[in-house]
Amino acid sequence: MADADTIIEIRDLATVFGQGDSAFTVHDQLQLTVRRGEILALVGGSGTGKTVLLRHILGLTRPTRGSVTVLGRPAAELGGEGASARVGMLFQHGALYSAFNVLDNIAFALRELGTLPPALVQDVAMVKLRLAGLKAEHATRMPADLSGGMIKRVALARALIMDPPLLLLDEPTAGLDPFSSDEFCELLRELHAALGLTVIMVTHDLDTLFALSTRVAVLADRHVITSGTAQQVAQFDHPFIHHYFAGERGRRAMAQPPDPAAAPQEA
Ligand SMILES: Nc1ncnc2c1ncn2[C@@H]1O[C@H](COP(=O)(O)OP(=O)(O)OP(=O)(O)O)[C@@H](O)[C@H]1O
Repeated sequence: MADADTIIEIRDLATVFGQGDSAFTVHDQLQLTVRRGEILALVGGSGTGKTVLLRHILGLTRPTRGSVTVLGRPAAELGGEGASARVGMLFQHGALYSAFNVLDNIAFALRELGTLPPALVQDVAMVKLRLAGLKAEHATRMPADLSGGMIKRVALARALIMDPPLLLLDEPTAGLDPFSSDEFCELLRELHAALGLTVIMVTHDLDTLFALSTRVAVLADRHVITSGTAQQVAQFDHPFIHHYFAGERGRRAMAQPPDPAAAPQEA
């Protein structure tokens, strides 16, 4: 039963594309609950339906069967105006508008809403730009002149423009070099704590998974086969999990000591 701390509740979800002989089942009997303050990493092999699941949560697509409840309301009601006040989405490649400068990209959803005077929209966008670790002088740059790490920061500022309590991240560190990736994880961790966000991220990257997630849910065989801490999930007996956590990077990530910043502080 959902309570006030349940941010997302997915019950008996099925997603079937096509019909008849060409019907293709992506999800079947999928259950998932996400609670306030979690950073849930959604992992699974290619084509297991992670992106489709994010799209259901955003209300962009509807499942064939079952329910997706986000912040107490059916996800389908999220689409359209005001959606970005409830859920922020960071797309894999940033998806910035190439014809708009940084500040106009960040301000986009708030400006479209038309409820604030333009000068105030600019001010709010500037606050988000700083929040994402960018400088005032970056405001007038065009997307083509930004590094990969800066594009992610602009996209993050844009996702947070309306102060949504829920943030969805699709491969947040994909395409970044290890240093930029670490920096971006650190920023996400700080913002999660400072803004009290609930985060769901799709990631293939083990370092990102270990650096950020408070829980991992594994998508395989059309549903969530297990969830728990990365260490708990790694013990689950399934070919995908063996493959995912195997190898040098997996062992290195598993051997990392817990992040001291995540531990409770003594008074
Ligand atoms: N609109 C659609 N119509 C038909 N099939 C679709 C549609 N959207 C997604 N699919 C199929 O659903 C399956 C799951 O796609 P999805 O993009 O969610 O996978 P994923 O887990 O995100 O994969 P990856 O890790 O490779 O990005 C794929 O086989 C994809 O081709």
